[in-house]
Amino acid sequence: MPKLLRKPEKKPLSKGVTLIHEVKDGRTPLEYVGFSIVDLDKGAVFEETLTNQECCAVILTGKATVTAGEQTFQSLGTRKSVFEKVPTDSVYITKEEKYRIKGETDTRVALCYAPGMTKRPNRLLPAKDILQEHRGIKMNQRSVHNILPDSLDVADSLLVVEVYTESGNFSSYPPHKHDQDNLPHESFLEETYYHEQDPPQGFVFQRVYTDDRSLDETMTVENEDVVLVPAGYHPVGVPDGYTSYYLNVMAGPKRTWKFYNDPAHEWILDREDS
Ligand SMILES: O=C[C@H](O)[C@@H](O)[C@H](O)CC(=O)O
Repeated sequence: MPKLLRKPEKKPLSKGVTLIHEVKDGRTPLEYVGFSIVDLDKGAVFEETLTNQECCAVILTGKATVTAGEQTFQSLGTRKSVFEKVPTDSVYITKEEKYRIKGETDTRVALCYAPGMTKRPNRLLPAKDILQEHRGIKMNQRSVHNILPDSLDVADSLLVVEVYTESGNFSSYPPHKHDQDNLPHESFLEETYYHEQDPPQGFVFQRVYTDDRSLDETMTVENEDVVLVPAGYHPVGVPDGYTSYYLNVMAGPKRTWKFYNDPAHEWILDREDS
């Protein structure tokens, strides 16, 4: 098993609460980013008290009510499948906060963690406010929902984005990296990818590699897999016939997304659309 690939598990946490992924504490080479996927049956409750981390709870599918501190955000969520391709609701939860999530329906929630340095207001990030964008040309096209971009001064460290890549296209391409704390040229951000494919028997190819090839893993990534990106370029290729979804969590010493393209492949940006 490639060391950067994590397969889904089904670990019961409590009645109606199942842990699908838990990438944090001793189970990861990452120092800034933590990531979990939790499934809630209708009526089930997941609760946690954060310590020195902030959290963005993304209602991936289904509907849920999130209570964070004194605030309650009722009936969040906009889709039964991520492949409805509509933005969803999320909640930013500050460090040292107790929060609970109750499934109003069967629900899948992504819990995105990063270092929290200051007490900030908990905040709903509603689907209606999500900045959507289309990137790329030719076979490099993808659509992006910016859930928690660096332009939104809501968090200390967290950046969260979801990306759709259609059949036969590449994303996170031309290959780029953000593994040097060298602003204004490049920022250092660790990253996780939570992948889904439609139809679900699909797979994508993801390579994670560094300039010196000291890290160079090419992975076959299946539905619900997670890929860790501690460093290096990290392009994704989607076979014909399938649609790729992934949710990215990024964090590092500075909350700025400034990537650096692999010079060997940057020329593709100079092509004319046709
Ligand atoms: O660094 C960010 C991640 O690699 C993706 O979110 C990537 O930017 C998606 C894309 O632009 O293709």
